Amino acid sequence: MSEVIAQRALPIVSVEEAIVHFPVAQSIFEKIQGKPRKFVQALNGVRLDLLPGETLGVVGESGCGKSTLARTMVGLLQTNEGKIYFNGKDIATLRGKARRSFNRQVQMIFQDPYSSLNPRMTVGQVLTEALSVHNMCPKEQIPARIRELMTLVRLPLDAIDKLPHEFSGGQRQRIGISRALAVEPQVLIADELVSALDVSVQAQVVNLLLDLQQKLNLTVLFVAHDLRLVRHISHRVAVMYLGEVVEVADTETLFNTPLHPYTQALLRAAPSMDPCNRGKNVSLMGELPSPLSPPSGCRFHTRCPYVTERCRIERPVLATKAEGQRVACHLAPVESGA
Ligand SMILES: Nc1ncnc2c1ncn2[C@@H]1O[C@H](COP(=O)(O)OP(=O)(O)OP(=O)(O)O)[C@@H](O)[C@H]1O
Repeated sequence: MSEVIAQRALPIVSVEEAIVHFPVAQSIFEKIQGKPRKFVQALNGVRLDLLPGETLGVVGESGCGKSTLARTMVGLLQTNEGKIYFNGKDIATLRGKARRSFNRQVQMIFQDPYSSLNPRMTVGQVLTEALSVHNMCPKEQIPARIRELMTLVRLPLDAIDKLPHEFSGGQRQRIGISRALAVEPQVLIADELVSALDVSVQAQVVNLLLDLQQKLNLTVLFVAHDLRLVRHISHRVAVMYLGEVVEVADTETLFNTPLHPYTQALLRAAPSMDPCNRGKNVSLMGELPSPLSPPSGCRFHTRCPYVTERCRIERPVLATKAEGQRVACHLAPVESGA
């Protein structure tokens, strides 16, 4: 995909200032004492576009809101504030046929397909159900379409009559992908698709996704911890910190000239990204603050080596700092080697 085309294209999914808060369970004593309910601020005004035909990687430390963003984009979670647009339409307003169409066109693939596959249904039955629910093809064409899907995800045809427990983790992930593809989606949301798999199998599944993305012109949101995989598969990458997108850029720009101090630290903390840096595992300064009471101003200011008074008070907005690179930092551009 040409980066230039992608930059000009209208987004297929647009996240506009999405805020998602989860209420924290209260103890009986807290209730009796009338203590105010606390909320985990999982997404705090996220703005992000998913462009047609691109793979957008999403990275960040555990708990920064990646899965919440993925689940919100697919409509499994509702925003407290802000909107999610699919092809220009606010998904919260979609009803009836329009909602079903959105549900079909934006598919999620889960980390653990086993838990989302009925253990008593064969692969053929799982795919028949997916094809029938959305009336994807006439009944008599279903067997041929199932064989086509098996070939597409590189599973042997005898897999059709087998049950989920008869497959390895990588094969089950392929079944999950085939089920998502059965309904001919425009968008795939892959949340930690391969993190539970062995490294050798991870590469196979990621390469399959890469091939499918190109062959079917899919738009993919790829949420992962592994920066090497994200770099391998993504056209652009968004970096999240404590419920906010702090930097988004074309993949090579982000990995070669990261501008946000958090992105810089995240990349340095992954020694295998840079052969010269191997073994020097530079960890991020300090602890990740609690999402129950995140820092004021820039949420990264408590761990940032360049912090100023302004950072403690004023929240930086995600602004264009270089071509194809948006950064939420008062001080950016900061030298990437700094
Ligand atoms: N259903 C929920 N109820 C309460 N809090 C939640 C819920 N889901 C997520 N959270 C909290 O929201 C914050 C963001 O979680 P999320 O799972 O989106 O992060 P993540 O970046 O995907 O983490 P990980 O990489 O570990 O999966 C975390 O503090 C998490 O504990």
